[in-house]
Amino acid sequence: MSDTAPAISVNNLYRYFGQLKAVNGISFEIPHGSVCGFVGANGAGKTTTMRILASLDYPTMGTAEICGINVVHHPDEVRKLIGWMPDHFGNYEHMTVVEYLDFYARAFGYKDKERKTRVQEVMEFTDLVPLADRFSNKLSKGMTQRLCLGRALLHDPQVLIMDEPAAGLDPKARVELKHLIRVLAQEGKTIFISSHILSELGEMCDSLLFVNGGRIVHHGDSESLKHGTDSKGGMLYDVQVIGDPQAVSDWCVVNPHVEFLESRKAGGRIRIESGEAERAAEILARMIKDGLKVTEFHKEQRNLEDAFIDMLGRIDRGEGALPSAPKSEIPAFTPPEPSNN
Ligand SMILES: Nc1ncnc2c1ncn2[C@@H]1O[C@H](COP(=O)(O)OP(=O)(O)OP(=O)(O)O)[C@@H](O)[C@H]1O
Repeated sequence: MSDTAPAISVNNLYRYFGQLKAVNGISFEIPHGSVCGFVGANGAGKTTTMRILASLDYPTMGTAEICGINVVHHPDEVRKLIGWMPDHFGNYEHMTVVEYLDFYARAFGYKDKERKTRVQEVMEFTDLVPLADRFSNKLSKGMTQRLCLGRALLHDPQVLIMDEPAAGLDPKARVELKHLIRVLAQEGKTIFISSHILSELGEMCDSLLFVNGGRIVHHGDSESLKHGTDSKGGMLYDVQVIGDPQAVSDWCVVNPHVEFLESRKAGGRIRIESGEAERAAEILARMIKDGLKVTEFHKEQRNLEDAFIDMLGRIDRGEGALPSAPKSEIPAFTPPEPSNN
């Protein structure tokens, strides 16, 4: 394991199922101790990527590493470092919550008192103590997800990979899950989490990774996405004034570095040609100097759903920046011999 390597590192990763390009040449890194949201439409390639990271599937080409360890060459080492929370998981009949966790703690190699302590700690963290004697296949969706998280945490992994953990949860259960994820992040774990609920991901993630058609279309923090620049680097602002709103558009017509886009109730939506704060400050200062009674001047706020849809639209129109085109021929990948470590 390398101390300097990122917690997760994916380099030019491909996974084809016959002709279907489920993962089509993606690269990204996630630093230690950060929470990264993995976002994309159904079929975008999220689960496939996560399964490769969890050493459950082989890439067609490219590399994936956890803390510098190659997931294909050293799956056993990787499994010690990761906690994997799949979108669906198998359960057993006639096994209580405590028996279920005890079973997995044995599989992780915990013995005797240490095993009991570990199971108890995990049950306390995931609030499963009151459910200890309930049958594990008779739990609600929210309880089941907590059990699945508990199972993933038994060996105290550094990196958590969570595939749609909030799917099907009611608002209360989602809040509880979000709280647990926050605590785990504060403990310094690296968390890679996929979800369709963008607004929630935005709140808890340090960065967001958008995938579409097996390719990365954005990797950045959610704030920059909400205030995203347009395809030419311009920034959109909402301006409101006292008096005639037409004054904003008249002013924009005769001033450089700014363009009037559309009227709004007390002013309008403008585009400043650069995203730099100095430029915006200079425009605002000139507006005031020229006598506009500005009451509001702020970057346009978009919600993450709108930003994502907007980004996909730009890519469809050929305006978005995408990584280089996929290779037309992908060499066949031969899985390695199982490692002994
Ligand atoms: N084992 C498989 N065999 C054939 N095709 C597969 C296999 N696994 C996934 N696919 C296909 O690969 C594509 C990507 O699937 P994947 O499950 O990774 O998407 P996803 O982004 O996780 O979608 P969702 O949000 O619906 O879970 C889909 O078209 C899917 O049908």
